[in-house]
Amino acid sequence: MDTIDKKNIALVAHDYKKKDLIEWALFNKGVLAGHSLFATEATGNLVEKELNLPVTKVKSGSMGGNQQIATKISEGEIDILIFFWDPLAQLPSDPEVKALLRIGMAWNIPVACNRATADFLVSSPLLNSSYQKQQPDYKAQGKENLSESFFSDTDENYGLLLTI
Ligand SMILES: O=C(CO)COP(=O)(O)O
Repeated sequence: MDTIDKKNIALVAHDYKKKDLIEWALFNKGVLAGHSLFATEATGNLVEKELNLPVTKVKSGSMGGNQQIATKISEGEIDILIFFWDPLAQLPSDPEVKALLRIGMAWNIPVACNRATADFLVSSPLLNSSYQKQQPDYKAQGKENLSESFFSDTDENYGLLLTI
């Protein structure tokens, strides 16, 4: 049997998206069982109960759990973030939600925010194999240098950048 490269997968869902996440997770239980699961508190409790799989839980998202997951991402402890956030609700934790998504981008981990993307993600052959992600080097490229190198080019190239 092929051995799989185990990933640390964080699962987070807003209340109106928890049903969606649990349905998705149940459908993909066989795949998820081969990996290590992390979650915010209420999401994690549901995953444990419905999937009967172990979950490392942090605090509830709105009580610091979003930041805890973000910290784990920046410490290299989370490989994949599945975050079904609610696009129809304004929440007090919106700044932390944005921060978590930003950290996922900054550390170049795969982030799925809806079921379709999560489906594509779990069906990728890369999920079970070793994958060396590119690590952004923000130290070498300070923000000013970055925007200079992007925008000191001709107007034509500047226009091109805005369209990609
Ligand atoms: O609030 C959340 C995401 O912002 C999720 O937290 P819970 O999983 O504890 O509901």
